[in-house]
Amino acid sequence: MSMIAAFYGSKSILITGATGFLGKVLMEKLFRTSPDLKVIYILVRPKAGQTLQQRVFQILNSKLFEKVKEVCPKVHEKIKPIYADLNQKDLAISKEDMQELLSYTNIIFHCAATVRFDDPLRHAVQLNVTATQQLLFMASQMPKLEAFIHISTAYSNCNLKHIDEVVYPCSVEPKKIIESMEWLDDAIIDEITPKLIAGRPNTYTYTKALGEMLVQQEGGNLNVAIIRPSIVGATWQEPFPGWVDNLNGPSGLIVAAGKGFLRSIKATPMAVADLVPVDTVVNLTLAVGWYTAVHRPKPTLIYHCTSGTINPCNWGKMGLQVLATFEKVPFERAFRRPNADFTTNYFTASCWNAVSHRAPAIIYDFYLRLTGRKPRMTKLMNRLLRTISMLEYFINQSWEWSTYNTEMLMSELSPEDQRVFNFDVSQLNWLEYIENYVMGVKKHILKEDMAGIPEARQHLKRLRNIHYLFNTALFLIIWCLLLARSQMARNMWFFIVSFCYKFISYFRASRTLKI
Ligand SMILES: CCCCCCCCCCCCCCCCCCCC(=O)SCCNC(=O)CCNC(=O)[C@H](O)C(C)(C)COP(=O)(O)OP(=O)(O)OC[C@H]1O[C@@H](n2cnc3c(N)ncnc32)[C@H](O)[C@@H]1OP(=O)(O)O
Ligand SMILES: NC(=O)C1=CN([C@@H]2O[C@H](COP(=O)(O)OP(=O)(O)OC[C@H]3O[C@@H](n4cnc5c(N)ncnc54)[C@H](OP(=O)(O)O)[C@@H]3O)[C@@H](O)[C@H]2O)C=CC1
Repeated sequence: MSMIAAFYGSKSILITGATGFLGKVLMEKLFRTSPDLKVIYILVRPKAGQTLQQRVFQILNSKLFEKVKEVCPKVHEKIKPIYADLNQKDLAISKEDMQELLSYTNIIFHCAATVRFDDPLRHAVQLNVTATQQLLFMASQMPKLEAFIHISTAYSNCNLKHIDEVVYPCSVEPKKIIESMEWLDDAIIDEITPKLIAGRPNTYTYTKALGEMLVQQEGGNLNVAIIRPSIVGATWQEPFPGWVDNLNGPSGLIVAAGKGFLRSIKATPMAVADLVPVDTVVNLTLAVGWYTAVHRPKPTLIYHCTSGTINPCNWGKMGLQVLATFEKVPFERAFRRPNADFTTNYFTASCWNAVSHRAPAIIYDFYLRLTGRKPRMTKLMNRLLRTISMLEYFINQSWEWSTYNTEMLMSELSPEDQRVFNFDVSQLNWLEYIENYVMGVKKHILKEDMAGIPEARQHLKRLRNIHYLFNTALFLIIWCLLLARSQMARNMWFFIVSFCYKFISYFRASRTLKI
């Protein structure tokens, strides 16, 4: 019997960010392995015209939860959505709800965050720092609380090359940053942001670092642990391989590459692609929750959930495998045939962007205009290139994360728990994982059916023919222009034509002689 599963069996659990990528997989695993748990409270806000109940209904009726409904048929009754907005003071939780949460919560998993790289500092601080502070304050009033698990990111200290499982201080105290956000105006915040984030590429990584500091400073009397996953990707094994439902991290690039929008990228092929499957992160999170509650380690432990030091894969290998999978399972209605040119040179990357990305978009928009339709490709391409420029920082360098605490935790688990809550990435077969990831993107994000593969192949063949035709036409046009304008080009042309003529005559003559 799994000790971890039994531990959660009698608990009331509070999850923030349960509607997000990681949160959904966390809930799924909890219900599947501990179907007797008391309740999972989730802090949710209404979104896109959907009420809380509609959002929960949609999650529970998704493919991800199919197995859960078999082992825990009363899952609808065990999940309690609580109205909350992490952007608001006191998280906008009603008094009654707050009372219930304070009275019954045993474990908190704090996953909610803004993961956008371009968020203004004020917004990123509100979500990743202030909301964390408010949640810690709530936690301090929970008599039954056994553990508070905070999800951070391995990139919170990406200004360093080697990162240990410790909290590194930022130059300004998080509480001072929170205070200053109350009186500074937006223009001044924008001005000081580059100085504050110093060495980091965006407000996301900086505010996650501030969040960690706060958890360490204010979680003093609580049982707190921090988990730092690197780049979280599709599921490896559970509940089935290849589940993914958003475009963050590599998923967006896989879509863009498979659809033929993205054909080259400024990336270092030998740099480590530190990806971790989302089910691995969830297994580690649940094991940390159990260990923190039962063993109450002091001081606060930080756990790196990374793959690079244990089972490294690099971006070059990943790109090739992604491309190989497109051959097997092409995406439908591609704009161009998939390709993956990696370059580390800024100038080459700019040339590829002009030739491979911007020019085809302009030509396609011209075609749309000619056929009376609204042009859209240039706009889409500009957005894609902007996204890529934000990801470039992460795909052109390598980091090294130590994993002593994560290894220690592994050794503390029973063989059964090591199997049920497996977070050992040394067992991961990258080629198989990437193939399943790409197929998952096709199925669960693009909602494409495998039955459409023959048609997708035909479409790619048509694109190849158009490509050859286009290149031939372009060559001929350039050649004719050259012939018209340059004596040297004309000389070369006569030389080539006469050489071919002589060659054919010689070939014919030698055949006649043989006969
Ligand atoms: C050449 C061949 C390549 C072969 C493939 C090989 C794979 C290489 C993979 C490399 C991946 C590297 C990833 C590194 C990530 C490091 C992560 C650090 C770890 C973390 O802790 S952070 C968690 C991850 N967070 C993110 O990934 C967030 C990134 N996204 C953003 O910050 C914003 O979305 C962004 C990029 C600023 C865009 O903002 P905005 O312009 O306002 O637009 P929207 O968000 O509304 O989206 C617009 C449009 O773009 C689509 N979209 C969103 N994200 C991506 C993406 N990552 N890639 C591609 N497309 C994306 C989105 O769906 C929208 O589409 P519409 O059609 O709806 O308009
Ligand atoms: N994805 C990755 O590659 C990595 C993620 N992480 C960390 O993992 C955690 C989970 O990330 P992930 O699941 O990928 O992110 P998602 O963007 O998928 O999910 C974010 C969650 O936070 C919630 N949230 C955001 N703003 C608010 C708000 N104002 N009020 C209430 N809820 C809000 C979202 O709710 P809603 O659905 O309403 O928007 C959603 O449930 C984060 O802490 C992130 O920093 C760490 C490393 C890598």
